[in-house]
Amino acid sequence: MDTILGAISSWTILTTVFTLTLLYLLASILLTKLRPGLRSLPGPFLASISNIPRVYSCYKGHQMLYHISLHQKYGPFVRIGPNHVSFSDPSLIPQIYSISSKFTKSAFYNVFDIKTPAGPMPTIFSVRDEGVHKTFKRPVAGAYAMSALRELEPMNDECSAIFMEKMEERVGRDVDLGVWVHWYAWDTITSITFSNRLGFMANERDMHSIIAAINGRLFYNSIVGQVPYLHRFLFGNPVVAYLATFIPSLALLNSSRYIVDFTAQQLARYQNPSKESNVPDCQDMLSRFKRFKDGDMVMSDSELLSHASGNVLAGSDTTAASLRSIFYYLCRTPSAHAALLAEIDAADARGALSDPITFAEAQGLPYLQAVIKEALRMHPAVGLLLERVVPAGGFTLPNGVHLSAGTVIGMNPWVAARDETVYGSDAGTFRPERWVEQGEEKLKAMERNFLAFGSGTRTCLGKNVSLLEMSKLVPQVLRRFGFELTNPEREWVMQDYWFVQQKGLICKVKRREK
Ligand code: HEM
Repeated sequence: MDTILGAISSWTILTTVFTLTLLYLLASILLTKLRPGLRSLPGPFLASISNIPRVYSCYKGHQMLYHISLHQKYGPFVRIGPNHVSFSDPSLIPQIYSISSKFTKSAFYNVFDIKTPAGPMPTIFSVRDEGVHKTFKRPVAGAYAMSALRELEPMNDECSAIFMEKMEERVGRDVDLGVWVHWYAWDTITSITFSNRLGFMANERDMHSIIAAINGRLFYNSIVGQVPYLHRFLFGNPVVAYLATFIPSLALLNSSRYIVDFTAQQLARYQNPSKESNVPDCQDMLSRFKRFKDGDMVMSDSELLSHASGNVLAGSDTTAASLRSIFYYLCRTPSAHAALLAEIDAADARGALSDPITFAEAQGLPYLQAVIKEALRMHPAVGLLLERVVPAGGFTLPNGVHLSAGTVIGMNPWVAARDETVYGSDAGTFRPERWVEQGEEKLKAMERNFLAFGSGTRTCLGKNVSLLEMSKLVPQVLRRFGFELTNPEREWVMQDYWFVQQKGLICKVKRREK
C-alpha cells in the first residue's frame, strides 16, 4: 500500500512539475509574442516567439536573401525576432543611423570585441558606447582622411604591379579571380597598415592561414551574434575558449585570439625593426595614428592593437568581395564592360592616365566610378542587419507602431540596395548608367539608400582607402587584360557570414590587343 501511495505521489509530482513547466513555457511564449508594439508588426510566426529563423538563416549563409524575401512578403517593417525589427522604409535611414541619432549599436557587435593581453576590448567598429567611440576615433580619423591617401599610393602600386605580373603569367589560362583579388586586398591592407606586405600573391597562398582564421571567426560571430547572450557561455567564456583550442575544428571558429596575435606580431615587428626587416620611413597608417598629443598618451598599446586588428578585419574581405563584384558584373554585362573600356582607352589616348594610374586620375573617370558604385550596390559586402538599439523613450515607426526602448531595429544593406521605389524596377540589374543619368533629387535618394559602407555616425572609416584600392586596380588591369567567365552558365556561390563572400569566379585571362 505504502509503495502504491509512494508511486502515486511521485507520479503526481512529476505531472505537476511537467504541467507547471509547460504553463510557464506557454506563458513566456505568449508574453513574447504579445510584446507591446512588436505584436502589431507582421512577420513569420516562429520569428515572433523565437530566434530560430534568425539563427537558421544566418547558419545557412543566406540571411541577406531571407531579409529581402521577408520585406517582399510583409512590407516595410517586419518583426524578424522576438525583439528584432527589420525595416526597408528609406525615410528611417537618417533617423536611425545619423550623427544626431540616439540609436546605438546592439549587443550583436559585442562578439566582435577582440581579446588583448589586457582582456577583451572593443574595436572602433564594435564599440557600442558613442562617447567611447569618439575617444577611439579621434586619434586615428586623420589617417583615413582623403588628404592622407596620396602617401599610401606607392604601397598600393607595388601590390597592383604584382597582381599584373601574376595575370601576365596566366594569359590564356583559367584563374580563380576571386582568390587573386582576395590576396591582393590582403597584401594591400598589410602594406598600408604595417608597411609589411605579407606576400599572399608572391607565395600564392593564404599566409599564416589568416584568411581561414577570419572566415572561421566570422562564421561564429554572425551566428552567435543573433543570440549574443550565448557568447558568454561559448567563446566569450575563458574556460570554453581555452578547451576549444584542443579541438582543431572549434579552434578555427575561435580564432579571435589568433587574429589578434597575428596583428600583435606585425606591430612588434613594426615597433622593433630587426636589421633585416625593411620597415621603411614612410607614411603608412600606423605612422599616422596619433599616439601622443602635447606629451600625453592618447592611445594605449591595447588601443593601438585594437585599431590595427580593426584594419585587418574590416579592410580585406570587404575590398575583396567588392572587387569580385566589379569583375563579375563586368563579365556578365558586355555593354558596361565596353563602355568602361572606351572610357579608359579614350583617357589613355589623350595622355590623361599615368602608369600606374593615380587615384586622382581614376576619380576623373566617371563611368569607372559608376561601375564601382553599382557593383557595390548589387553586392554590398555586409549582408546582415546593421543593428541599432531603440533609445530611452522609445521610437514610433511611420505606421504608428511604438517600439519601446531596447528594441533592436536595423536595415540590411541588401534590402536597401534592392528597393525598387528608389532604384526603379530594374533595381536587380547591374546598370552603372543609373549613377550618371539621374537628376539631383533622385541621386540624393539613391545615395541615401546606398548602405554598402554603412551610414551616418558609424559609416565605414576605411571607405576612402578601399575606393583608392579599387579605383586604381580596376582600370590598370583592364588596360592590359580581358577576363571571360570560364563557365558562364554556372553561377557563383555567395555565403553571408556578416561579409558576403563569393566563390567560383573562374575566368580565362586574355591579353588585350589594342
Ligand atoms: C569596399 C570595402 C569596404 C566596405 C564595403 C566596408 C563596409 C563597412 C560597413 C558597412 C561598415 C559599418 C558597419 C556597421 O554599421 O555596423 C564599416 C565600418 C568600418 N570599416 Fe569598412 N568597409 C570597407 C573597407 C574598409 C577598409 C579598407 C577599412 C580599413 C582600412 C575599413 C575600416 C572600417 C572601420 C574602422 C569601421 C568602423 C567605423 C566606426 O564604427 O566608426 N573598412 N565598413
